[in-house]
Amino acid sequence: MTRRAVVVTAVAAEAEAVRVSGDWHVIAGGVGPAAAAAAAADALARGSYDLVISAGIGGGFAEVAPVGSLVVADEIVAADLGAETPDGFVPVTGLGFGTVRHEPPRELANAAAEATGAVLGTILTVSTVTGSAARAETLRRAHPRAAAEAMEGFGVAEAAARAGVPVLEIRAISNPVGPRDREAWRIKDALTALTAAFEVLPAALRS
Ligand SMILES: O=C(O)c1cccc(C(=O)CC[C@H]2O[C@@H](n3cnc4c(=O)[nH]cnc43)[C@H](O)[C@@H]2O)c1
Repeated sequence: MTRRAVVVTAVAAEAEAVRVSGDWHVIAGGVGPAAAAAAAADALARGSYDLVISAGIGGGFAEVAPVGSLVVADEIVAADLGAETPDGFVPVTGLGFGTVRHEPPRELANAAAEATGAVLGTILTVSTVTGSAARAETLRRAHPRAAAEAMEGFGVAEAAARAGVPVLEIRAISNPVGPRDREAWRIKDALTALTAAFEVLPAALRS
């Protein structure tokens, strides 16, 4: 049976790219984790779903996920939710609060990655796009399994967890994580890759 899924993208161009099968409800919820959480929570309160997917373009850690490739998250991590201290960054969990990590169901993440040819790995959620080699290296050290970064996954995952609905995140890589270089963006190619993924996902994720 086809899953009843809601797909949360950030912007309309991403929503158009994933609205290919007609099987799933697609919303463009806005950029950043707060907008994404609000949009996902709203959708989950209004409809009956058994899967939430955060989808869109993202930055790739080049050794693992080059521009044009796809990444499916086996963990969704809030990379900058915490406190800066003299000894470095401390995640909110180290301060005694909340969570910084959500884990999609393994069988769904595996099936999505296999069907789309995606790399399976950690997708970081950041509120500030990485723009330097130093920041990229800091993230690599803190998250050795990081394959990609984007700005919405953790927000969608928080809403999904609160509603008791499984979550997936899939990113098509539009740019490398690292020094800012707008010439290096390949947004059209990434949107094309996203469409190809969503042509096969509904069948691959049937329950
Ligand atoms: O101005 C810049 O240097 C810059 C570089 C990359 C992305 C942006 C955006 O404003 C796009 C944010 C939007 O797209 C997703 N996205 C795409 N690439 C990345 C990235 O490398 N790091 C984080 N997010 C990225 C993100 O999910 C937003 O929806 C600006």
